Amino acid sequence: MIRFEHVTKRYADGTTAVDDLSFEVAEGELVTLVGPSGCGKTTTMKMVNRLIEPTSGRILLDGADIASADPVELRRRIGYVIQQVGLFPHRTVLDNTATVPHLLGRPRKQARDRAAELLELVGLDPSVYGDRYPDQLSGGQRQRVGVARALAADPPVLLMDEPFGAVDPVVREHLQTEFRTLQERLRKTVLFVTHDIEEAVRLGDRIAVYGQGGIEQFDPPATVLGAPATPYVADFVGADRGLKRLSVTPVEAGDLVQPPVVRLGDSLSRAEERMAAEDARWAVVLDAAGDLHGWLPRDVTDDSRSTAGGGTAAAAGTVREHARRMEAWLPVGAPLKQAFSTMLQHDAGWIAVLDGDRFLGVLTPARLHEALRRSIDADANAVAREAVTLETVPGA
Ligand SMILES: Nc1ncnc2c1ncn2[C@@H]1O[C@H](COP(=O)(O)OP(=O)(O)OP(=O)(O)O)[C@@H](O)[C@H]1O
Repeated sequence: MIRFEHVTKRYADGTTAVDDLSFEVAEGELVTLVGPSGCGKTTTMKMVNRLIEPTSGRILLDGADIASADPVELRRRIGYVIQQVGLFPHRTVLDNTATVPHLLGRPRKQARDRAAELLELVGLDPSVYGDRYPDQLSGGQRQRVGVARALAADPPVLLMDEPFGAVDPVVREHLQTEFRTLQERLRKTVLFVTHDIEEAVRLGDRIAVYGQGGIEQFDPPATVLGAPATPYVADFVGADRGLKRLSVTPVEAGDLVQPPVVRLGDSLSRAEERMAAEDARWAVVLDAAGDLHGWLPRDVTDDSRSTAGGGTAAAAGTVREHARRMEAWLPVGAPLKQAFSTMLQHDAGWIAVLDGDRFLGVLTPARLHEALRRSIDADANAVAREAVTLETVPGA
């Protein structure tokens, strides 16, 4: 969709901002460009909508060289979101969002209807915010208007230059999550510039890690974190990259353990048989609808035996009377980080994993650790030996 072929940009003062850059972004893919200040990310991005012209090389959009495209027509196909959103201060939020469709010749009413839809899409109720002016919004809300406005002409391509850079970390994480969800629906082709590796990891289908003037590694987040291609990348992604990996490694069905499963309405003696048969110390309890209710410890069934019978009597009552509540669950495919955080939040030694409504099994801390190891090992096997050695030698 977007293809850079040996692109170099040298500014008039001799600064080489981008040096012989070649890479490709697939249709519907979100690529984050990450790297320290001054490494050429913004220059790369602005060459795509021809705010900056390359010194040499070619950039193709859908197979056509953009150098021969009319810049105005080109920019119509490319949404652009920047940190300083650049909203018109004397126009309402709705008018700001409707500007582009209106400029494209849509009747005013239609442009405003479309703008209202887009505000809704980015989480701003148009009946509440539509008539406000930009200075009556929070920083996060202004950024949302910026995203809505960039989407207004329904461009297939979005360029985003530190769009969430000016808001506080909590709002920022919120915007990132929302944008990711939005992108899953819209499937735009996105180039997203950031200097924040966390943001790059959270959002990118692939990450381009910039060194000076060029890309040092271009891979999915899990690979960049698990197998940095060079010592520079290892250093840039940080010593805690194992922790960052939790965000990009999904819980899989194979990671789960299978404790016995009993229903609220089952008799305790039946529950005991199940646990005894599998030599388990506890069972997962589901309600009649198959939803997670909690768990049943084995010792409850021990306690409820009639001692008069010399320990041979069956446990009395039903699971319902003895089950303990535990409602921590996750959808399969959720990142390990979410699993870990759910465990902490519920102070739980395990959490249930569901596929839709179906109970799949439980994740324990030991299995979470194994899942993390599995993904690191998979990447370590894939990386060149030399890179691993360099990366693990202190001071290398
Ligand atoms: N108009 C210009 N004239 C000369 N040099 C420039 C110009 N614009 C950018 N540069 C230089 O080109 C290099 C790359 O700049 P660029 O803005 O692309 O980097 P960046 O990675 O986006 O940085 P930041 O994260 O700080 O925005 C820098 O050394 C910068 O000083």
